[in-house]
Amino acid sequence: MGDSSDFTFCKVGSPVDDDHLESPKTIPDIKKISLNDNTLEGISIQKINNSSQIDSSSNNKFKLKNSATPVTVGEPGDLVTGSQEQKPVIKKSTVKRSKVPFEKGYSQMDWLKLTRTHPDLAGLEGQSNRRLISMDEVRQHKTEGSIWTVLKGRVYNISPYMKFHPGGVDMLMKAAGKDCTSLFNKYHAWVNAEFLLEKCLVGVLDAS
Ligand code: HEM
Repeated sequence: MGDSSDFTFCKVGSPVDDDHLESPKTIPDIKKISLNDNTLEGISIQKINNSSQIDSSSNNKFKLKNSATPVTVGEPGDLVTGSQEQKPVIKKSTVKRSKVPFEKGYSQMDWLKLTRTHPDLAGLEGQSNRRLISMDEVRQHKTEGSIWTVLKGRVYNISPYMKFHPGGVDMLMKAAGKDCTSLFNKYHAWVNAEFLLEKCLVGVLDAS
């Protein structure tokens, strides 16, 4: 444990006599602090009568005092406008996204547990998952038990994931026997499918 490379523990210097500790003079009185800037943690706040103040009295939400229409900050979807130069550019997504409530036992956590315990989710039966697979072969797998899709050049058997898919079975069925990369990116480019479907990998798409 004396190893200095162990970052779990850090030295805090030699022990001091606590009775002689004074609060450092450099720490300002917090009551005297006022916000002069028009930004709060990256969110711009419009100044009203040049005297905007932040009131945190109600439910830990911040409110602008002296504002005709109080604005709360800190909840998803809140938009607080800023000065002319700092107007945020908001692009509305044109994709209709709706999450399907999962059946008991089919949450993403349940899926992760299954990927760790099931011996052969891809249905490889001993075959290598580095095999080159043609699009023709992918097209032949679109029914129960063996539903294949191509995502970013990899071929997956998504059959076991069907009931776990947060977007629903019907949505995921659109990927059956096809290359679903563009659909996937349209709905949720941020989803880490390489990780989620790691154990469902059947092979690599033969692009030739
Ligand atoms: C093939 C691999 C796919 C995987 C691993 C996957 C995974 C996921 C995950 C993890 C979510 C939750 C995202 C979130 O909470 O932000 C989700 C949601 C969703 N997915 Fe997929 N997906 C796949 C393919 C697709 C395809 C091909 C479609 C469309 C045809 C689709 C449509 C949706 C929709 C509509 C949602 C609900 C979005 C929402 O409101 O959160 N997914 N998917």
